[in-house]
Amino acid sequence: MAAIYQAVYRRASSLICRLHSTYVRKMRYLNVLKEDDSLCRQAQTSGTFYLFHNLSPFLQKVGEKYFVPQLSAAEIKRILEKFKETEQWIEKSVLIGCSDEHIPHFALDLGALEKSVIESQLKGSFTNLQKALFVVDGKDSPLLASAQSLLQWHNSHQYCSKTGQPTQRNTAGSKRVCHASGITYYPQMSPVIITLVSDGSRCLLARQPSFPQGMYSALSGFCDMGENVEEAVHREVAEEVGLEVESLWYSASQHWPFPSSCLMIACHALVRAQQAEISMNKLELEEAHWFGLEEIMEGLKRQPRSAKQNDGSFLPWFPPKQAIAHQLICEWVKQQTSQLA
Ligand SMILES: NC(=O)c1ccc[n+]([C@@H]2O[C@H](COP(=O)([O-])OP(=O)(O)OC[C@H]3O[C@@H](n4cnc5c(N)ncnc54)[C@H](O)[C@@H]3O)[C@@H](O)[C@H]2O)c1
Ligand SMILES: [Mg+2]
Repeated sequence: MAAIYQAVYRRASSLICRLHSTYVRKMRYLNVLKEDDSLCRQAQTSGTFYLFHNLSPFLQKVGEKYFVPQLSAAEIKRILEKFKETEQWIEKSVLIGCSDEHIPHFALDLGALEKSVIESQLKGSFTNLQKALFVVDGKDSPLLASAQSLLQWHNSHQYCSKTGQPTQRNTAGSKRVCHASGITYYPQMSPVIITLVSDGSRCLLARQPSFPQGMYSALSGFCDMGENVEEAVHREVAEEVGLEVESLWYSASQHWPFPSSCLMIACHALVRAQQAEISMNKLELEEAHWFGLEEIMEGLKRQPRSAKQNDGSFLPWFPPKQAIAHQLICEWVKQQTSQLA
């Protein structure tokens, strides 16, 4: 039966090849792998693997640069042999993408095996995700973030929340099913709005007590059940700084893996300059200020280390370029400078 499916799939994909762009073919291929367990199992044998250890990605350092190595199935088998483990471990991997040439990419967490043995065999180290995202090449960070989120979701959804029975995953790891209740669970993300509020000439940045010292960011908050993006922006701005948003517009979005899988929806918002007095919610924020264009441009140049002053206090600095808050701040600067020109 599987052979017939595969022949049909090959026939269909050769037709698709002639009709569609590389991107469309890639997406269609990934979609087939998610639906077809036997094809996905076969793909694991020719795929590449990103390694994790208790959700920390494996990195290699060459000179000053960090790389995220992709291992072949044969290399994974060699590691497993060292631990006298079988290649069945590979079935624990989750599908995270594929190359333009349809080489599938998987993520595999070897958390149950001794970390130092793997690190010395592969000459690298498992690195905390928060650090990894800021040292690897920009194109690798979204991949690491989504791979880790998917692995984390599987870790915490081993049981059905209705029956308490174990759930079974499909080969790609794109869903889990409880056979007792028939419920299918899909990986979840929480929508979060992040808003850069402006009064026309200044922008509002705030600090949560958990932020590193001196760092200010745009206002953020989880969407409530049933809320749309516009309502969430209005509510969060009102809740956190006591201001009423007049107008808002969407900028971009980003997957953010902290605390666990958020879809950050970034917007700009305008409040009236005559009604811009901040009334900060002390339960959520420890500081909130209006910043002028010059202060923002100075802050963008500062690194956490250069922000520290002799008396131990910190000058304001802003999230690094990997965070969507940084993009919002840069867009605001661009818009302000174009108004001045
Ligand atoms: N990438 C970026 O640029 C960037 C910048 C700022 C914040 N963030 C992320 O946005 C997230 C949310 O921002 P926030 O902390 O201001 O949110 P918030 O203002 O909604 O406050 C967080 C509180 O909301 C409650 N909450 C409601 N729904 C929740 C859910 N689904 N998951 C967890 N807590 C929930 C909890 O009590 C939590 O303590 C943060 O986790 C942070 O990592 C990302
Ligand atoms: Mg908040």
